[in-house]
Amino acid sequence: MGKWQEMTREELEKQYAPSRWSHRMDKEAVIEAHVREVTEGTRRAQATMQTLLHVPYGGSDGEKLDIYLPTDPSEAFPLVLYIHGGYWQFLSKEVSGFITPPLVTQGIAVVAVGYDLAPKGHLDLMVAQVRRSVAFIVQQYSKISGVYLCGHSAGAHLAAMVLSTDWEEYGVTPDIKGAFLVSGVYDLEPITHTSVNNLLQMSREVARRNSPVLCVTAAKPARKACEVLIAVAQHDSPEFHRQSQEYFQALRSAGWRVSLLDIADTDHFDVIEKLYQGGYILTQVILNMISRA
Ligand SMILES: N[C@@H](CC(=O)c1ccccc1NC=O)C(=O)O
Repeated sequence: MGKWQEMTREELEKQYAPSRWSHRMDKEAVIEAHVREVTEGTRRAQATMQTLLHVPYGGSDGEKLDIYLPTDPSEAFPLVLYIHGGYWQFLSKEVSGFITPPLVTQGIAVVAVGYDLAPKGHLDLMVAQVRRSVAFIVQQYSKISGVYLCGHSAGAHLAAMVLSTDWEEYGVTPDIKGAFLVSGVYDLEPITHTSVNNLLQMSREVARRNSPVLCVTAAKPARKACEVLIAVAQHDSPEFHRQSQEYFQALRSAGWRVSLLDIADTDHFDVIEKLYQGGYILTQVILNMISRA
């Protein structure tokens, strides 16, 4: 596989269309099934769980959180902040609750964060919003024993940008103990050459300053306690695999504790859908990492 700079527009378009790589279904069907799975899964989760929905973390309509509380929140508990995917233009926090059941039953709080999608949202804004949501949560809730980030696809990109935050301007330094980055993009420039950018309208400069692979900070001693898991689906495209690999190497070179996991028999969509199952390998890895910390 050549470099993205040498690909035709058509090839780039294909590399950045995750639905075209699924081995389960054709491209329309796999997206339709994904929306159905995450919607249904969220409905089921909300039917049985204690929730605080639409909690504002800022002044704009899009700046809201859905909080799923652990069953017995008597002592301090870990908190997972989930950032949904959808190429910064689809999906929402309203369909992000599907991942909560196996976590909440283990005493972990889950927060699904909303952010302004394109075209209202642009990359600088969405990155600032998710950073602010993390600052808000740790300022509001004192019973948190550690914050973990979990993001899928475009949400993994946003979670990775949270890792590179200079917290000075937020007035708080959250204790981020781990991040689970699933099928993410960490280098945005190739995307500016695809139809994904039609709504986003990122310039090369915007793409570069919002590319996690270009914003990796040296791991400070405190950060050494933070463990990063980069997961990619077996049936993600070669470009998605390259992106995960390169971000993994960049973090490792900067001294971060990071691992790369290629998840067998999954595509871009079921790699995250299956998190509603306690026995799924990725669920197990996440629960393990949280219980070890
Ligand atoms: N048009 C895209 C859709 C897509 O990438 C997507 C859809 C739902 C959830 C996540 C997605 N990808 C990245 O955020 C595709 O071809 O798959």
